[in-house]
Formats: sequence, structure tokens, C-alpha cells
Amino acid sequence: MRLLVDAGNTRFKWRLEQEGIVIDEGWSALGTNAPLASIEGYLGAVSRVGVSAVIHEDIRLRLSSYLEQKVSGPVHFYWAEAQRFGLRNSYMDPRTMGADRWHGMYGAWKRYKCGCAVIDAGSAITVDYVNNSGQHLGGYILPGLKMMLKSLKNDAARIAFEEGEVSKAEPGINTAECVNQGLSWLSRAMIERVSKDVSELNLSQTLVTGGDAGRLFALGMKGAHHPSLVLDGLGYIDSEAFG
Ligand SMILES: Nc1ncnc2c1ncn2[C@@H]1O[C@H](COP(=O)(O)OP(=O)(O)O)[C@@H](O)[C@H]1O
Ligand SMILES: CC(C)(COP(=O)(O)O)[C@@H](O)C(=O)NCCC(=O)O
Ligand SMILES: [K+]
Repeated sequence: MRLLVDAGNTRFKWRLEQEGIVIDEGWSALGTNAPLASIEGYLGAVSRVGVSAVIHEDIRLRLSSYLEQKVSGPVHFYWAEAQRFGLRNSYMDPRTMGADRWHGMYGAWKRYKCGCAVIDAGSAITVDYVNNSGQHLGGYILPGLKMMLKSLKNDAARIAFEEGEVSKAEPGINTAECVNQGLSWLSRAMIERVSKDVSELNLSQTLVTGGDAGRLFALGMKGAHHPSLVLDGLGYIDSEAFG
């Protein structure tokens, strides 16, 4: 049995496989002492673990020792690379790129083998562009939707509001509307911008992943929803390493 883990800044997403077949997938909130409690019964039978992590080093070490205690086989952490199977990183120092971005792009590249935009709407939102020949053209890192609301709440003394998931984007006439509709307005601007880039750069596919992917689709995002794109890319890489 193989276990794959995508350890993000908000949640751990995991996938359990037996001979290439997905048995179960799920997630747990960051910070729990037993992040895989719901599948602990299986962990003794896990012969290999692959992890994509962007979490703080302390949390990563805790996750690593938890897995090593529970699982019988080795635990491998996979990081961003300079290149793989024709996909080439634009970073001078690829190890400084978030592992989740590389694994998401690799999942997209293996699946479609063509120019693509990869949008990961997680704790942060990342946008990455890969051209037809596999060259990463670069990307963007933006605060995520929750993160933006949190910073308004925490860093502005007189902005009190109830969060509401709205797709309306007209100008608000009270604080809550201004904030909630402002977020939709900004998201729509980003969506339009991505769509413009995709057409100017001649990219054939747009793939969207992350906890807020559904929200982006509700706001007009066009593309394919791949909820577990990071796990997909991680799985390909782990298979290429160990068969
Ligand atoms: N049940 C949920 N728990 C936490 N965040 C959620 C949930 N559903 C949607 N979200 C949204 O998804 C974001 C986290 O997405 P995720 O892809 O798990 O992030 P990360 O990879 O950074 O851990 C949150 O910021 C939040 O806006
Ligand atoms: C940008 C990110 C915070 C996104 O992580 P997430 O929001 O999915 O938890 C992560 O990819 C990261 O820590 N990147 C390192 C910097 C870089 O990619 O250049
Ligand atoms: K992520």
C-alpha cells in the first residue's frame, strides 16, 4: 500500500493506494497531533509514503516522525526540481519553489503534455504558466481568499464584518458588502487576467485545484477542476523513483 500526502499551510490532504488503485482520499486540519487518525488502521500496511510539503520545518519534522512511527515502510519528502520528463523549472534555485507548485505542474504536464495554466487556490493562491514545450514561464503568488479576509480583520481596527461567500461583485453599501463583494471583484479581476494570459501565451489547458477552486469556478473561472492535482503529480514522481 502506498500513501501520498500533500501537506499545505491549512490542511493535510492524503491518498491511500493499493497497486495503483485509489482506496481512499481525505484531509485533516493542520495542527492535529494525529493527522491521519481516520486511516490509522491501514498505516501498518503502508509500505511507502511520498510527501509534498510547504509547511514550517517544525511541523514537517512532527509529521515525519508521526509517519515513521505508524508506517512500516520509508517516508520520502519530494521537493521542487530543475526538470523532469520535459517539464523545466524557470527558478534559478528550484529548491526555493514550493513543492506543491512543482507537483501540481507536473501532474498537469503528465496528464495533458501541452501548454497549461495551473491555479492552486489554497492558503495562498498560486498561478503558474507552462508552455507547449514544458518550459515554466513563471508564476504569481497571491494571498488566498481566507488570508485576505483574515488580514482585513486583524490589521484594520474599524473593519468589522461577517464573512459571506457571495458571487456578487457590485460596489457594496455597508462594510460586509464592501469586503465580501470586494473579494469577489478582485477574484474576478484575477480570473479575467488569467484568461487573457492563457490566450496571449497560447496555453491549451487551465487546471484549477485547492480548497477555494469551487469558489473561483462560481466566480466565472473556466478550466478543468483537478481537486487532487498535487497528489497526482507527487504520485507520478514517486512511481518514477520506486516503480
Ligand atoms: N473545510 C475546509 N477547511 C479549511 N479550508 C477550506 C475548507 N473548505 C474550503 N476551504 C478553503 O480552502 C483554503 C485551503 O485550501 P487548501 O488547498 O487545503 O490549502 P493548503 O494546500 O494551503 O493547505 C482555505 O483557505 C479556505 O479558504
Ligand atoms: C506559495 C505557497 C505558500 C503556497 O502554499 P499553500 O497556500 O498551498 O499552502 C507555497 O508554494 C510556498 O511556500 N512556496 C515557496 C515560495 C515559492 O514557491 O517561490
Ligand atoms: K496546495
